[in-house]
Amino acid sequence: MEDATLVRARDRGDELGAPAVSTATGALLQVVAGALHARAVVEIGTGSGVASLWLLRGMAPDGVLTTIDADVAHHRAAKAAFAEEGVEPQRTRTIARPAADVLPRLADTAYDLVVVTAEPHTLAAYVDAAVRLLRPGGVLALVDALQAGRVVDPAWRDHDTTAVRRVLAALREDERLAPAMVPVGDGVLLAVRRADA
Ligand SMILES: C[S@@+](CC[C@H](N)C(=O)[O-])C[C@H]1O[C@@H](n2cnc3c(N)ncnc32)[C@H](O)[C@@H]1O
Repeated sequence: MEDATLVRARDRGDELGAPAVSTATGALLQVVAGALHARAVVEIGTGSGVASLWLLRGMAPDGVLTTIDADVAHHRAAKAAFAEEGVEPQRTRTIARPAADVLPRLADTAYDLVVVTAEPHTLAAYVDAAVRLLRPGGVLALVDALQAGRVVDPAWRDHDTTAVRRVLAALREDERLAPAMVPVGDGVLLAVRRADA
């Protein structure tokens, strides 16, 4: 169940063509952020800020969310949601650039949680950079990782589905990570960065 602030943010996302994470996915992200007592989180794909709000609600009260989206109009919508929520300005850092440009400029091993909600065909370009940002024990979350079940159905061979399959296979092989697929929403791949990696 979402409150009025989340519902309004979701409506703005629909108007902008930036569909928000499902309510169940948002709740999962809040739990992960809370369990990590996250103080530094990166989100790729701000959209209208629905997942951002869930994350901020779970994070430590002084935690900072760095949220990246290539589209300035989406950032405007998210900022409206943050204002409505009463989020203190120092708790969010919004960056209006493509993720592949921004991630190399962020500090290595400095983040508790990296959440990716951008479109699947863009994933491969920055997943490796995203993993590099995680501290040992930090978590990577790939939202919509099952693509409505297409990823596990071999009949689907389109570009997006194949790209996501390749990314998931690479994450399974990555010795720095311990991954698990959570069947919430359209699938959320969670992967913890091993303490010895
Ligand atoms: C599905 S929407 C995100 C929904 C949002 N997380 C929410 O819950 O409200 C995907 C967003 O990713 C952004 N995006 C797509 N590719 C990107 C990229 N390569 N770098 C940065 N942002 C990107 C789009 O502009 C869009 O706003």
